[in-house]
Amino acid sequence: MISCRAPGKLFIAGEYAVVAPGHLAVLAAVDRYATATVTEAPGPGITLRTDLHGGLTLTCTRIGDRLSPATGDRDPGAAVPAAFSYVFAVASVLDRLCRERGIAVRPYFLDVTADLGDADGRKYGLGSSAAVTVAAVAALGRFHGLALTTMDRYRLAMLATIQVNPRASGGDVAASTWGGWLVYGSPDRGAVAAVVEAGGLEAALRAPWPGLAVRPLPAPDAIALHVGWTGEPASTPALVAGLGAKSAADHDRSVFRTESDACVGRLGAAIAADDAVAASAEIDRARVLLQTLDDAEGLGIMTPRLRALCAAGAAVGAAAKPSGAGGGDCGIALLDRTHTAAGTALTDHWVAAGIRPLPLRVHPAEGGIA
Ligand SMILES: Nc1ncnc2c1ncn2[C@@H]1O[C@H](COP(=O)(O)OP(=O)(O)OP(=O)(O)O)[C@@H](O)[C@H]1O
Ligand SMILES: C[C@@](O)(CCOP(=O)(O)O)CC(=O)O
Repeated sequence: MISCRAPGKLFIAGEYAVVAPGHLAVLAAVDRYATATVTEAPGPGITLRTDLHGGLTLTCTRIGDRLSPATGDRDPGAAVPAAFSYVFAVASVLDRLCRERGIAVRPYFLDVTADLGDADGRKYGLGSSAAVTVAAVAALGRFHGLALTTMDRYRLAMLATIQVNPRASGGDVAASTWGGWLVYGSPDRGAVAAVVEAGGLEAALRAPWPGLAVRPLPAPDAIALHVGWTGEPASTPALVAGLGAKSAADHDRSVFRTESDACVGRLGAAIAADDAVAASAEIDRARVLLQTLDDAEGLGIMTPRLRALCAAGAAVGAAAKPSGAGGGDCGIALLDRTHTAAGTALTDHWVAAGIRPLPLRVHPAEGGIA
């Protein structure tokens, strides 16, 4: 039996800009996890199991050289249920890599669980899809004896992710893979998909990925990171789909991206220097940039709850912003770690505003996989 876990993530800054290849975000991994467990199966085939919706199973079959869900003997090739979209994509990608390497795929059960939402299964926005994907790649990679490097695991998880959501920046995949704090530049997903199409997965593991940058940051001591949940689950693909849907006559998206990259660059430097004051100033700038984008494009990033989360931060001297796509999910606030009274006041303000403080810590950089 092989079991691997991968942490969830928080976007710290750079959301939306990082969707464009080569643009940047800062992320941190958090100590809530997805776990993938592989066991050799006695019978033929591949069986996927998830704890979502009280527990679901999907058996898979091969049609030609493609993996396909088999919902029943008479219905091979059915659509992949949403609960399995990421895990199935991982199984398909690793199936193909084994084929390319001439490795016979032994039958297996792959069980996936995650503690990245609340007890009722509502998402917090802590990147359950990426954590599940990264954990499943690690577990299946070990099961098949593929000797994957950390970068290989990121790339395979990213290739599985873009099968499900081609616009995903993969910042969450990087945070789940490397752990800790990092600056991330997104790869050109179209170029990467073209390399796979032309030369297969092995070629995509070796080729340069234009735009991809992963720069781990030292964990800051002076900065306290607070996380609040709005209680409103949000759909990232739906929010990102709004980007560019409206005419950008009075708003230049390339200016937004340039300013966001500059903010992320300064934030990365402030975190590396353990400078809570400078880091907080960049969080305030990142919030204003997101607000300007939201006003121009009408995405719905800033909900009333997220506004309240940010206002509570301002009231106690903390720099606060939505984390991720917004529209709900969670927000963050940065404080000087020595300002413990402000931290307590922030928690009180959040609770009064209907925001649930989440007691999260940053999962340290250690390759991200335990
Ligand atoms: N426990 C799990 N087992 C299998 N798949 C899971 C599990 N948890 C999440 N997933 C996959 O991730 C999908 C949810 O992805 P979604 O992007 O909505 O959430 P998220 O990654 O937690 O949110 P965000 O991107 O806002 O951080 C599910 O539909 C499923 O495909
Ligand atoms: C809006 C975006 O930049 C961040 C989405 O973050 P989240 O998945 O909502 O936490 C999208 C992306 O990076 O793929």
